Amino acid sequence: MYRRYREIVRAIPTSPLDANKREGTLSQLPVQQGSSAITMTASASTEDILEKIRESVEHEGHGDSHVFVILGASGDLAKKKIYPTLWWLFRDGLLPPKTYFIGYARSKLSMTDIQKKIIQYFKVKAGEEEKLKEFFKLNEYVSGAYDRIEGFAELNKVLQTKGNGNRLFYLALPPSVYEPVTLNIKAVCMAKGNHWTRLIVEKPFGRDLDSSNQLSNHLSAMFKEDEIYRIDHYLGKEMVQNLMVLRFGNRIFSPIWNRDNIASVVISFKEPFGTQGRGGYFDEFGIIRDVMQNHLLQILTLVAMEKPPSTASEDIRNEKVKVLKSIQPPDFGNIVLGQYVGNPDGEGDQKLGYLDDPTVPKESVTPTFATVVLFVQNERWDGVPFILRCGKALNERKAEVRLQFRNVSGDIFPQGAVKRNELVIRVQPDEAVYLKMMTKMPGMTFECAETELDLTYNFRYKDMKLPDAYERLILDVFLGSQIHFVRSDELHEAWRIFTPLLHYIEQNKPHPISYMYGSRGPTESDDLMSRHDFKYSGTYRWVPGA
Ligand SMILES: NC(=O)C1=CN([C@@H]2O[C@H](COP(=O)(O)OP(=O)(O)OC[C@H]3O[C@@H](n4cnc5c(N)ncnc54)[C@H](OP(=O)(O)O)[C@@H]3O)[C@@H](O)[C@H]2O)C=CC1
Ligand SMILES: O=C1O[C@H](COP(=O)(O)O)[C@@H](O)[C@H](O)[C@H]1O
Repeated sequence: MYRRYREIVRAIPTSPLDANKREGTLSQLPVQQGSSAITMTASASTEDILEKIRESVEHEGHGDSHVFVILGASGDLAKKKIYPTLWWLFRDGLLPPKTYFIGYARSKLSMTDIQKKIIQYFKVKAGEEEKLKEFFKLNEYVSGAYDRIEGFAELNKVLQTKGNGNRLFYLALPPSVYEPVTLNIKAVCMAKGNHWTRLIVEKPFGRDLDSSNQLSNHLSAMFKEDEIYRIDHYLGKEMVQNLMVLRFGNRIFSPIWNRDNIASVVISFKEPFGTQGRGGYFDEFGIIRDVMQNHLLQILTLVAMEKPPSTASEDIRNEKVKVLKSIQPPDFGNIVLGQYVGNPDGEGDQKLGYLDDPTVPKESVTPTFATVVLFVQNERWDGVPFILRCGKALNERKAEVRLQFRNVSGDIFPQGAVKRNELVIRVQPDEAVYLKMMTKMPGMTFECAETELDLTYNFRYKDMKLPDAYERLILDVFLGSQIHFVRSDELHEAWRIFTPLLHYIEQNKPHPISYMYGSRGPTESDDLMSRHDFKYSGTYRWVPGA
């Protein structure tokens, strides 16, 4: 039944590296749809964790159990992401044998009630009905308060019925209850003996440097860093993980990846929908906390970091922290904030602006769009603007990294004929890497033409199913790999960089620039980018599939 899991575990190579450096991740495994053959492409894993898992797999039926507890089981995240992810992992045989699932929340519900809420997100295919029944047999639900130990004692009773084993707690909860919940877990729900307990924490990890430090101090007083998995789901995305390989697996890129060659780096996140009734939640945070301080900054660290000594999580995270330490809080002159307004000519929701959302305070000045320029003050990047740009209710869904190269020196072609090279890593949708470049226009001419070297994943990897970010990350937690999770000092630095700006916005309430739902955002953002050496010519044309 768990053949694929066994194959994966066995396929992880025993690396010749020092055992301490061995750290692998299931997220590095290409999972091929419709095939049980799984090949391991990347590095190894912490040997003793793997050894334990191997043992438990070998002695299926006698080995340790794993219990995955979803705290906040009645909520949105649990419904849309966590339960479906667990089902996909179970369905594909990627979980260890004897894995059980327990939902916990305040609502007085039965597992049947939960099942009714979540099933629509499972994408169950014909022929999977039996497997689905099997999955639900392994599920239970416990109702209890977050701030009362009695509920957790009850939870622990159910945990004990699953035998001795490892325990994973996913906090799919508002951060306001993280403290009581973790206290209660620590008090009565920890795994016993030499079994491990792992805590998966969702953002927001605080609101600013102080509140984040408070949460970190609270957690670190009770849990070791290797028990805490802070999820930033962008770190589970294929193309974000690809940055390491692109950068450090290609001789052609390393010599040019620096201030001598790169004029600017633009990291963008665009969504074509607004807050859609979630504005009440969003309004407390704003787009900088929602996307920029975490997802975009994490991407920046992977673009900017030096080559780590190995692919071990501590080596990588040490390099990421160094990058963050080299970034000063942004200059307030290098910022554009926007808020969307309804488009009278748009359709449906597009007619509604942010302030029309009934859950948003009428006078809100919370930004739904932001462009911020950061500088990494080190030898490699001194003076190169890293432009982070994100917004809701824009013209398209897109997340990408764009490195724009400097002008060709001593240009011999007619003025303006040669455009800057760009390397674009498109995170989503339609994952791609393309290098915009100049070639001779084919034929009886000597004109320069803009074209591209194009790696479009859908063409190159036709039968490959790219796992969802949560699938990779949850598997990584089972395997004990923290490569794609945020360490507490990374978090500290991220908040250090953004807290002055966030406090400035809260205290001074600068009026965000209005932009139309469905537009590219405020044109002031383009002006800011252009002042920071991002040159848009508007002449490039892509011919898809050519
Ligand atoms: N393999 C593939 O799938 C490939 C796809 N393509 C597609 O081709 C199309 C064009 O390619 P692309 O590289 O984006 O090239 P463009 O030159 O069209 O766009 C380059 C960048 O300029 C920005 N921009 C657009 N308009 C302006 C403006 N008025 N002022 C300032 N900046 C602006 C865009 O930002 P913004 O996001 O705000 O619009 C984008 O970041 C895209 O749809 C791309 O996805 C291209 C190559 C390969
Ligand atoms: O963390 C968040 O991310 C989502 C976007 O995630 P994606 O994987 O769909 O790109 C965003 O909608 C949400 O506001 C934010 O909190």
